[in-house]
Amino acid sequence: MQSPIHVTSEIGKLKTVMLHRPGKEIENVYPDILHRMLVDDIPYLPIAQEEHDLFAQTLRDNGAEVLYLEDLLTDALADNDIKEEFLEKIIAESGYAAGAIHDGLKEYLLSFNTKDMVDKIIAGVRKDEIKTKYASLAELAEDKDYPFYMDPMPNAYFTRDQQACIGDGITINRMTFKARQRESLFTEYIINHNKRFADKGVEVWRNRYPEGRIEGGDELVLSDHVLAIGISQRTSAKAITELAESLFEKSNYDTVIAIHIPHNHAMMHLDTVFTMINYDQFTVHPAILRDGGHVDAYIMHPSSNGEISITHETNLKEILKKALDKPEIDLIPTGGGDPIIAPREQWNDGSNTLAIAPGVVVTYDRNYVSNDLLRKHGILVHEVRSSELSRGRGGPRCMSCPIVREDLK
Ligand SMILES: NC(=[NH2+])NCCC[C@H](N)C(=O)O
Repeated sequence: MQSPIHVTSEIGKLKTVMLHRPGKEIENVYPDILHRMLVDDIPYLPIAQEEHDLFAQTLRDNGAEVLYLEDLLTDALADNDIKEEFLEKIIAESGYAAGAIHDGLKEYLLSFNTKDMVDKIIAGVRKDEIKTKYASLAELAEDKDYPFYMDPMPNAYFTRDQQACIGDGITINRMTFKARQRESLFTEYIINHNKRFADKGVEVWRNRYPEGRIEGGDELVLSDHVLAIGISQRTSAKAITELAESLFEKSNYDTVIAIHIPHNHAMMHLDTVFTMINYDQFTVHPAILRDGGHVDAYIMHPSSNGEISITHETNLKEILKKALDKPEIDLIPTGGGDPIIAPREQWNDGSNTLAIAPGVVVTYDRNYVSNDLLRKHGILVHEVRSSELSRGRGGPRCMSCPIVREDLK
């Protein structure tokens, strides 16, 4: 059976992609919780939605089918038993496995139609929205001033991270911070219960339950047998090892290149500093390269005794040449490598380029130095508006989860 998921590169023509249109969750962010919510500012929702619609339209205009996470999840919950099971889990993962608050939340959420319920779960539930049957100690005394029973999920529009499609399968990710951990439960229900995916032979390379942390922003599909992955603030060596074991055992993948990057908020994922945009071209934030273009990379292969062999290599160009079998690699520095422009543009996702075909990319308009440089290197650049979307600290690659790409010729 042909899997409904097929992604064998970062650059093959984009055929199907999953997005989430930012909603009310954005308006449930206020200054005291910015840090907890992993954002640095509060986008102005109507403009963020407008910008997001233009982003989606750019993808459609270039031949991609755009699916929305919220619709896929709504369809996945069409059966009442599945919907109830999902509700139990999401309420438990929000901190209420049983008791008055759990019951109040469940009754409240069940009062919506399924689509509105999904939107509500993403938006968050404030304490003053529900009435509990009896007062619990938690309600009376815990976090009294905290306004939510269920936190908003303002990062849901970064659909890159909750999961990653690799080959004909997917990783459903155990995410690092509490602010995002519930998001991958959505993916689990979509894969198991949405008709497009359920019983269609989708391999789950790694699910969200083992301990090691991993996010899709770190998972870069370089080819039909090579995966690059960041060892980062969000992805641990443990998860990478487990994923490599699973891929080596069950898929065509025979090479995992784990690249160590700084562990900080500006560079939270590999795709904030390094993205593939053509057969032999990449954008790279100069801050991750030591003199002479060196990084710390660990190349993993299956070895004959069933173990994984690991070699440490540092020359990024040489690593990529070998992995992709190319005579040369063009590394295009974000912001032209200027000491101020590079970090400024990287901060607003100047390295976070989404390839929609080989040599064709979608980027934020605000990163005009990086965009001009891409054009000088022969790349076709579609710029999208970015005043509000960028405040969530993610760019076009973060905002999209490719489900199907054409194979490279
Ligand atoms: N793939 C990415 N770079 N995603 C960016 C996600 C940004 C989001 N605020 C977070 O911290 O999780």
